[in-house]
Amino acid sequence: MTKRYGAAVAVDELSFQVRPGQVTGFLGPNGAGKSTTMRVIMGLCRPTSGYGLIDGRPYPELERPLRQVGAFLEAKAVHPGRSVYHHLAGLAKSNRIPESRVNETLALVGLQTVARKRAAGLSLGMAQRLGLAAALLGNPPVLLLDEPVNGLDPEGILWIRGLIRRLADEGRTILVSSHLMSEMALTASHLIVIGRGRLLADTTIDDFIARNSRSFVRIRTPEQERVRDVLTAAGVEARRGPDGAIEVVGASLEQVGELIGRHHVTVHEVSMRSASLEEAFMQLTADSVEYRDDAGPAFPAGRMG
Ligand SMILES: Nc1ncnc2c1ncn2[C@@H]1O[C@H](COP(=O)(O)OP(=O)(O)OP(=O)(O)O)[C@@H](O)[C@H]1O
Repeated sequence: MTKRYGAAVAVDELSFQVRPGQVTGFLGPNGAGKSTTMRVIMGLCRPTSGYGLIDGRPYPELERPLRQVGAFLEAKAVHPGRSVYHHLAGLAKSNRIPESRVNETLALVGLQTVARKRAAGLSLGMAQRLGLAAALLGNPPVLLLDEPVNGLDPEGILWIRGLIRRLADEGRTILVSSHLMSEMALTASHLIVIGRGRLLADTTIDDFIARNSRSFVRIRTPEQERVRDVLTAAGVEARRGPDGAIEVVGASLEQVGELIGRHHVTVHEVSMRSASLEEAFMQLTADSVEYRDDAGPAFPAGRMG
């Protein structure tokens, strides 16, 4: 699939497949093209070239769309004066879904108590749940969820993670987008990573973790300059961590400890750490982030000897 807006390329020859029975995380920084891809799949905008198919067919050809695919894409256009119940009942009616499904779905997303409330009076979290209810109304085997945790409180986030996993365990095909690796690590078992509309990775979460978890030695010291000089003189690569601590890659904890001891410098901490998945994701997508802080490390990595 390719989607251009004038000269700008939102989705660039992107190709991937989402399989049933697992949660596939659709990960990419802001503006990477996740929403556009989902909108094309849902027939909400036309691709410049290529296609998005659901169960082998383009969206407009689906006979009973709401029963075949449910989508949660941004805040739904809900009539503000209509009640939660009537919003769903209207959708059910126009899609020939039995009205009994409305209460079932309200129970599924925990909105029974506000069924009579007008949509305009809903909190952000409740509006999110209503959007999800609309996606689940037709009990579809395929679900596309665009940043579903956005706007939810911690309890709501836990709830939705559980719901998504349960829906996948039932054998559904689930594509969930996020710009947070940490969120994906908790829900998805497969990952599609994109940046600037291009595919960067199509892999299992386990494989992504195995390939991207790097360890380093972390040093906290009041003698930054001296420690840096000692490391550089020994040909050890060092960089500045996000909190100002020194991070050493390519040397063991023992090597670093001995170097420090030999030169009698004061340290407050020398410990082994693993880079977070979030960092691995940021590194993978670094070249595809449009406006990144390109200040680089506070001091250059030294390599001598
Ligand atoms: N209707 C449009 N007209 C012009 N450009 C658009 C339009 N919709 C999206 N874009 C551009 O396409 C690119 C991809 O946007 P998209 O919303 O798909 O990304 P995203 O990965 O979903 O990001 P976010 O997490 O910020 O929503 C962006 O550069 C965006 O500005």
